[in-house]
Order: sequence, then structure tokens, then C-alpha cells
Amino acid sequence: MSEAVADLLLAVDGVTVDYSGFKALDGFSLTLNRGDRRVVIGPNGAGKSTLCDTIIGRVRPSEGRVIFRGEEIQALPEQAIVARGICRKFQAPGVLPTLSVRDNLALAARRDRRWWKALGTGIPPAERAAVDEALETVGLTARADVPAGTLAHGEKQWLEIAMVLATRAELILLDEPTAGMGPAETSRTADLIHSLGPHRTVLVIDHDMSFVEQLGAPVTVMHQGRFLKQGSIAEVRADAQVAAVYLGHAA
Ligand SMILES: Nc1ncnc2c1ncn2[C@@H]1O[C@H](COP(=O)(O)OP(=O)(O)OP(=O)(O)O)[C@@H](O)[C@H]1O
Repeated sequence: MSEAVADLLLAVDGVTVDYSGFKALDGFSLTLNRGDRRVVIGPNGAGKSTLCDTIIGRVRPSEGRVIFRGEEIQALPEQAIVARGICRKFQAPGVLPTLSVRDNLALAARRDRRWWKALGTGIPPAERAAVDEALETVGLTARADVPAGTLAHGEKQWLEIAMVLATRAELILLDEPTAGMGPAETSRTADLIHSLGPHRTVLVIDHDMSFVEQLGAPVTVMHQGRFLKQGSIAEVRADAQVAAVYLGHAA
């Protein structure tokens, strides 16, 4: 196997998602190598969330393939895809407000997802280690025993990221991880993503250009379900076609 193939973690290959004739994704392709950080941007309706939905198995493509670790996954159920090592940031209802921060993480770390088994009976050492590491990474160790519902907004977002980390997923999909955050929290979130080691591969969708700049990762621009450009944030900012689609004309 060549080095390039060995490093390839995810390939979205010519994927089309068709809603009764409307193509939310239209022959879209993207590849991620192990350890990559990538940001996907694009105007409203460009297909960014549909891309995440397709990778995680919530939406089925009518054409194309999603290949993870060398195997096609586009027809697998979502739980099977998660079990293979892809996790999307849990949305707010994923956090149980009356449980402690640590217990929320213990549930996320639980591989068999039978959550009632995760409480009271003690958690296996590997899961405990994953929980402790996730707490440390997002800076919530001191808050581990408070009810999750009492966390500030930014802390809740970090808990959601920690829950993804606790699953030990290799590929992490973060859909607008800085939504509702102020500048200081946004910077901390960028630092947090930087601090994840090379054993994590991260795909981020975000509208906040200062956050995208702080991430410093290659940027893929989508428009109308299609690939438009890829480059550094500076290259993308300077691109006339990208500027045009954000201003709402040209394609
Ligand atoms: N279930 C659905 N049925 C029909 N159309 C859909 C469905 N889901 C999404 N779409 C449409 O597909 C297009 C892409 O949506 P998507 O949410 O992926 O875009 P996005 O880039 O994430 O946008 P935003 O930045 O506003 O979140 C939009 O025009 C949307 O209205």
C-alpha cells in the first residue's frame, strides 16, 4: 500500500443527495488524511450540513460513495458508522442537564450505548481514561461533578465536544462548534481543536471567519452542493469567485 493510500482516512467521492430533484449535494468530493484539520465553508444552503449528515449516515446519497478506512460506508446505519470511529458533535439534547458533567461523558464513552449500564455499576478503565482525558482537553476537570445544566453556554459547547472525544472517534465532525460564543470562548475553542493530537481528524463547519482564521486549517468552499475552491483562508478570502458567491451572484 502506498503511503498516500495508508494516510487516507475519508473520501467523499462524487456524492449527490437528491431531494425530489433538488440536489443538496451535487457530485461533491473531498478527502481527509489521518490527522488533518479541515474547515468547510459556504453560503447558507451550500450543503455543508448535508455533507455531515451524509458522512454520518443520516442521509443517503443517490450517487457516489463515502469511504472510511478503505471501506464504503454510505449504506451503513448511523450506529454502525459511529461504531467504526466517526462522531458528530452531539446537539444540545444529547446533554442530560440533571446528570453531572462526568456522567454525561461516561454515557458518551459507553461503547454499547446501553446507558443504564454506564451509571452506578462503575465504568471500565479504558472508558474512565477516555472521560478523564476528554475533561482535561476541554478544561472542564474542575467542573466534572456539577450538573451539566448549570454550565455556562460556552462550557456546554465544550462538554459536547468532550462527549465526542470520549467516544474515541478518529474522525470528528463539528457543525458550528462556536455558535453563540463570544470572542474569548471562540479563541479557546480554536486552541482546543489545535490541542487534539494527530490521532484525531477533524472536519469543522463554521460561519465565523475569525474562528476559521484562528484554526489556520485548509478551507474547502462549497456552493450549491458543489466543490468551489480549496486553499488557505488567505487564498480563499482573496478569491473573486468565492467573494461572488458570498455576495449572492455568479457561480
Ligand atoms: N430534508 C430536506 N428536504 C429538502 N431540502 C433539504 C432538506 N435538507 C436540506 N435541504 C436543502 O438542501 C440545501 C442544503 O442544505 P444544508 O443545510 O446542507 O446547507 P448548509 O450549507 O448547511 O446551510 P446553512 O449554512 O444555512 O446551515 C438547502 O437548500 C436546504 O434547504
